[in-house]
Amino acid sequence: MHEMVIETSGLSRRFGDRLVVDSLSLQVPAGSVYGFLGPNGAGKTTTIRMLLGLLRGHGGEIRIFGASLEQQRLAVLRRIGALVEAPSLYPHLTGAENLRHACLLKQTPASDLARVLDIVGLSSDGARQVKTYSLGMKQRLGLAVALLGRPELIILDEPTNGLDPAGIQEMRHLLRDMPVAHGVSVFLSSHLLSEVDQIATHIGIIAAGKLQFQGSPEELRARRQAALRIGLDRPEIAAELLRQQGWPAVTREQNAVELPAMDRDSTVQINRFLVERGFAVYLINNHQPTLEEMFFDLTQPA
Ligand SMILES: Nc1ncnc2c1ncn2[C@@H]1O[C@H](COP(=O)(O)OP(=O)(O)OP(=O)(O)O)[C@@H](O)[C@H]1O
Repeated sequence: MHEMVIETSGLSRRFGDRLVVDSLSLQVPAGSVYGFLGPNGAGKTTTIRMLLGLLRGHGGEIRIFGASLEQQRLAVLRRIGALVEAPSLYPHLTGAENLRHACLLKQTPASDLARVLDIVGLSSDGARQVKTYSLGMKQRLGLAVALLGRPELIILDEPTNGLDPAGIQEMRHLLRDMPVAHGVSVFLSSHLLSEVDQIATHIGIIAAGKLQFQGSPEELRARRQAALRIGLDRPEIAAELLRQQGWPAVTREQNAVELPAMDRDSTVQINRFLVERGFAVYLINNHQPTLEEMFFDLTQPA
């Protein structure tokens, strides 16, 4: 198997004169669960539609399993399963009948049906009409459809959107186990870091169409730098005064100023400076940013 299941270089897409995906270079290793993260409107769905050959790029290249998507489109797409937004299911048919229908469309033998129902934990519900399914079950049936024909890669757009916590948990476990248990690499998008952090082996973070980070969750964590956080009144004014003294202060949340981590002497000096100017300093500590804060920093315009 090729080392990378998905590689894009300089992938771009415009809508009108707006560049929605901007020179994206993704690297998705075989055997990974790749979390493709970004806030709403970042360009995730547009990227996924290009990866699935549903939308043309306006520059750059997509290679899947080492082959050019443009040149070997059908051969490549046959090896991919997809779940984009809500699955299109027939509510009046049973789960198994929906899968049988999907087998016909995908030209996959119906013998694959029991296997995929089992993987997604719906074996005992296959004979029930889909309209009686919970949202989580429908989403798992959508995943079963994506798994028909034994794809080597599944691409999922926000697969946990709208699910309740139990549904999210089930989907998480299923996707996390895919590479090892079934030999399927997973590429999934989400706008919540907390949703993919626990299952992703690799993370790509996109904002305004541009890749802001790509690497393992451990690499993302390693970027965290401790900061000196000072709780006080009038933080905007305090930050401005500190900056005038050459300290790179920024305001944080309500009633807090943040600076790069400092040694003891500098901390004492800053505290004295603020207290002498009448600020009510009620807290000084070294703050370790959470992953959520890092995600926020990487995806918000400066
Ligand atoms: N067909 C289209 N025509 C014009 N603009 C579009 C079209 N599709 C998407 N866009 C715009 O492109 C930008 C990126 O949209 P996209 O759906 O790729 O983002 P996303 O990261 O998937 O966000 P979300 O999580 O909200 O779905 C948005 O500003 C969107 O309005």
